Amino acid sequence: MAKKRIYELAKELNVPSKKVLGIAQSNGFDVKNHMSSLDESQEKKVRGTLNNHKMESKKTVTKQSTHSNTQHNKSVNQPHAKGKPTNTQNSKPKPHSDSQSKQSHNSKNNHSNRNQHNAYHGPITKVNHNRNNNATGSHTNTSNSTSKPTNHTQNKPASGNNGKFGGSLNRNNKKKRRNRNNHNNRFSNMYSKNQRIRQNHKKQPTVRKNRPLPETLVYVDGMNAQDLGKILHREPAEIIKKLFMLGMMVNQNQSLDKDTIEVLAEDYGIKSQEKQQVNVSDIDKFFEAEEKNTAYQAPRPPVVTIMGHVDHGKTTLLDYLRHSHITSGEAGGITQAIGAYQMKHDDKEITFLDTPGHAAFTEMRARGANITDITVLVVAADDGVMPQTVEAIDHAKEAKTPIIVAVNKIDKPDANPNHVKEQLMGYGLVPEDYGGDTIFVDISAKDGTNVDELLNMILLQADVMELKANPKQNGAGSVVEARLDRGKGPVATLLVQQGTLHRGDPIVVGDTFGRVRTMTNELGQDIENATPSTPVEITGLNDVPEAGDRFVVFDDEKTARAAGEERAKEAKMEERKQNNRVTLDNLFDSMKQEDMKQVNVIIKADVQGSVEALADSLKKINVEGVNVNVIHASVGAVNESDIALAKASNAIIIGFNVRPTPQAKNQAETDNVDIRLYQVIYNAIDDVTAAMKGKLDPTYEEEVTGNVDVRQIYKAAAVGTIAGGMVSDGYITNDSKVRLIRDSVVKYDGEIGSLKRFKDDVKEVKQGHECGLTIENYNDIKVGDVVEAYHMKEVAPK
Ligand SMILES: Nc1nc2c(ncn2[C@@H]2O[C@H](COP(=O)(O)OP(=O)(O)OP(=O)(O)O)[C@@H](O)[C@H]2O)c(=O)[nH]1
Repeated sequence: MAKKRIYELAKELNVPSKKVLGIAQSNGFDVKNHMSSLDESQEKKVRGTLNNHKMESKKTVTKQSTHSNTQHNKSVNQPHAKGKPTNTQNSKPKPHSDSQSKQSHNSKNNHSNRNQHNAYHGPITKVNHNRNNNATGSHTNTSNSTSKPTNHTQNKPASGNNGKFGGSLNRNNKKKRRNRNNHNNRFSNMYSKNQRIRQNHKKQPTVRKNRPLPETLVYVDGMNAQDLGKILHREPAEIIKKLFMLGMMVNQNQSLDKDTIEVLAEDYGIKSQEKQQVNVSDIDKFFEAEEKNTAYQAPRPPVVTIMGHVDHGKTTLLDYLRHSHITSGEAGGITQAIGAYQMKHDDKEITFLDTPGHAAFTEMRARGANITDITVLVVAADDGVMPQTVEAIDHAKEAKTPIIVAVNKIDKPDANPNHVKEQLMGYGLVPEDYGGDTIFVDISAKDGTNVDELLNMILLQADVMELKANPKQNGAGSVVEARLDRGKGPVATLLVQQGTLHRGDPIVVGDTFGRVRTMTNELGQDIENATPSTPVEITGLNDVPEAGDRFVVFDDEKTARAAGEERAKEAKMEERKQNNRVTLDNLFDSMKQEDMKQVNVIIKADVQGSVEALADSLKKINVEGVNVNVIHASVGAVNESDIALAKASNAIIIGFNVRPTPQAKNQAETDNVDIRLYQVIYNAIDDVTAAMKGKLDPTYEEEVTGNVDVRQIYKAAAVGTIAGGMVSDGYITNDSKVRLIRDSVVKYDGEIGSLKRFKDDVKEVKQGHECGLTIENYNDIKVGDVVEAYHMKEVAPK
């Protein structure tokens, strides 16, 4: 029989996935989340345990049903009695929660998710019963972890942690706080944890003895007898005794090594398996898991980015849309610029990203956030295709997003939309009426002419793409922009891409974490839930994330914090590590290691002729089956956008008769992007070819080692001018290259002739010591000059 996923079994058994997960974990199976699989025997075991649960809870339910139902219905009306969204589709409301489901039907759509969480009240009720019934199996311990915060636990006595991240409180304090935080999920969460701790405590002695051993002991190296006792359902004393009989004297808190644990398992007659620790910080994995969870798919609005050349009308178009098509139809339009907004057309929503430029678009992509579904390319009909138009096309193509062309400013007398079409055909954007498949719409962003038609086309394209996501799972998505607000702290605009984000959710965003404290839309309205493709602005993070960072909702704040902190640590380590971007210096090794088939190159040159000549020649290079892929080639200086594209595509930039802008230079240094500048085309081709063959000559960098202040001059007929001076910093050697500097101006650049201390030739003179020196073939040295010593150092390939 095939393996079954946790959520599939849960669905089949009509219980929450978390319950099944809890039981599986308490049995020692190596399962991580609802996507994990169970084999046949594991499934059988889970089913068995679940049946036992049912039998037991039935007994208790009959005893106490009246009491619990009253409590339960009360909790439903608590505004913050919400649980996590994970797999709510799998959890059906229990029979007793009739009032809940009614309420859920009656409430507005955007509350439906919250009401679904009430489905968890089933297991929670059971928890309460179990508390009063110590005979219940200890696995309720884990299954209770499914019980999400609910306020109906408020009337229960408290003990244990004080909420957010642990620590203890005395009973009175807790009571006070409980009253204050009536609606505080966090508190309720802690509360159910307390319950678990207490239950565990009470139940242990009776339960463990009666429970069978797991089939396999799934352990972590370094566990102690107590930990193993929990997994094996045996008293630690029994384990200690067993180990003693095996010749090992240990106490119950002592860490045991792998061998000891395996011997112990063998002695119990069961298998053993070391548990692979889940790296909670790898949020990409969580993101992918949420992305791949296709258990339930609902259509989602398209996410659109508008790109184009400066002044071609991007802002005018966005402004027009903002004022004419805002979602709520409220007067006043968008009140806050949050970097993204949703609008409605024909009762369908479209999300627009307010990206500040191509570089930002690609920068986000470089960070792993491919959030744009459709690119609208704005081209002014009176200006035609311009450099940034081409840049936008290349960026969109690299991101593999379909392009819709909006030919703008058709109201202008000199508008020539047909010319734009013809020009764009040269870039592979062929209009439908010319036999291609690119949608072109002639618009006037200023007057609003044909803007509705453009929106129709966007929706049409979205229909073709069948954009879908699962709103019934933990929220996951990307950061559109983020900033630090003086009053609110870190504020981030998030685009939900999967699941539903709720106010109160514990969340990891990039390398930071927190809890969604407030959530507002582009109209500044507070919202409770955000479904896929919805942009929202949130507060509650402990630091400011970066645009393009991913976010994932975790089931509990503790794990979110752990993941966030781990990621922050990893990010720092990463920063320190050499960036492994492809450069001409490491090209050969990269080709070998990464099994590269193509070397990505961006070409910038002073004139179109050079661009083409260089591109053609580079494309012809073929070294051992690897060739050059020119991803962007245009006229002009190397700009930030080129760096972003190079970073995103791991490309090398080749500049011919052009320089990088200062910003681009800085950015390239930060991002470790290799820019090579040439004045002769053949040199560029030779270098790339040599690099691909691993035969690029090493490059050298100058390193200044020290300075000598000249204080006296001696003239000697045989050797010329001798400068006497003091090494003011660093050192000078008898094979240094030297520069003579007078009034900050380099007078001469050459080599040292001789270096002496007193009368003796020396190899090196250090800072604070006097020396005498001559400069080869140069005698014009004066008192007050500075001799700068340097040497050429071979630069390690990047
Ligand atoms: N006649 C006419 N003018 C337009 C139209 N769209 C934009 N403009 C004008 O063109 C100029 C530039 O428009 P913007 O919307 O600022 O262009 P942009 O692409 O956002 O420019 P940047 O933000 O600088 O990249 C403004 O003066 C607009 O009023 C149009 O459809 N018709």
